[in-house]
Amino acid sequence: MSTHISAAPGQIAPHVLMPGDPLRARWIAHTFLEDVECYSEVRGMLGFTGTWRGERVSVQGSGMGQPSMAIYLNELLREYGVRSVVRVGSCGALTEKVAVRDLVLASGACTDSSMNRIRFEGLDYAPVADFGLLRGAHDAALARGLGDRTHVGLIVSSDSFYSPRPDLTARLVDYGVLAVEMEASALYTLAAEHQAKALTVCTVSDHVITGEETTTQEREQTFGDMVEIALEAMLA
Ligand SMILES: O=P(O)(O)O[C@H]1O[C@H](CO)[C@@H](O)[C@H]1O
Ligand SMILES: O=c1cc[nH]c(=O)[nH]1
Repeated sequence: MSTHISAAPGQIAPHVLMPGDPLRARWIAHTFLEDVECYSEVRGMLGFTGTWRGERVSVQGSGMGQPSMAIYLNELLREYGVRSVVRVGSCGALTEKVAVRDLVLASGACTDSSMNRIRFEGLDYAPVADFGLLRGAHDAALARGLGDRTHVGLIVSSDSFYSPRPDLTARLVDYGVLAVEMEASALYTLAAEHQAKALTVCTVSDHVITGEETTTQEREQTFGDMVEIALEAMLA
């Protein structure tokens, strides 16, 4: 048992999927895994372990934002021996090159958070994905015929869902940033600190330019392509 996760030692697999939404974690576990057990319900941030094609894998909700992600990820890495993590999240498209329901494989994550500014005392660390996971996810997307709908590139992990400075987000788009979410920068940084592997795979849930959006039920229960791509990248 760690401070925020009530799993016993050995109950969490070395490979973990992390959606922000704990109810998406429950849907993933019961839809894609076999022999599922729930190992934690602390604060409603559900965690499950099961098997996929015979391999043990866990699914742990991260909550929203980098501070919440960092709490669960620190405990997974420090206290449960987790070695690879794929975030399976939703994101907002920032450019017309990307459409709602497209997939974004985040090769790196910019951020407006102060977490890494404090960690690196003002140096600009570049949080990046594990190349093997990224390549595996891209291969899996191509094999499923999703090449036209899959984008590899930069995202921004923002502390603000309701941005007070959309002008600054637009500047990032000028430098190639595709989409916005809220956790990948902390995931990549902490994984690097612990010599673990990490990737973020997102499904576009809404479009910041066109205003198109998906429903709560769709965000929770229909983003299955990214889950299968993440499982194949991590375990196949
Ligand atoms: O759908 P999840 O994985 O939670 O990801 C996105 O959705 C939340 C905001 O609605 C933030 O956590 C953001 O990163
Ligand atoms: O952080 C997020 C996630 C989904 N959509 C957004 O616009 N922002």
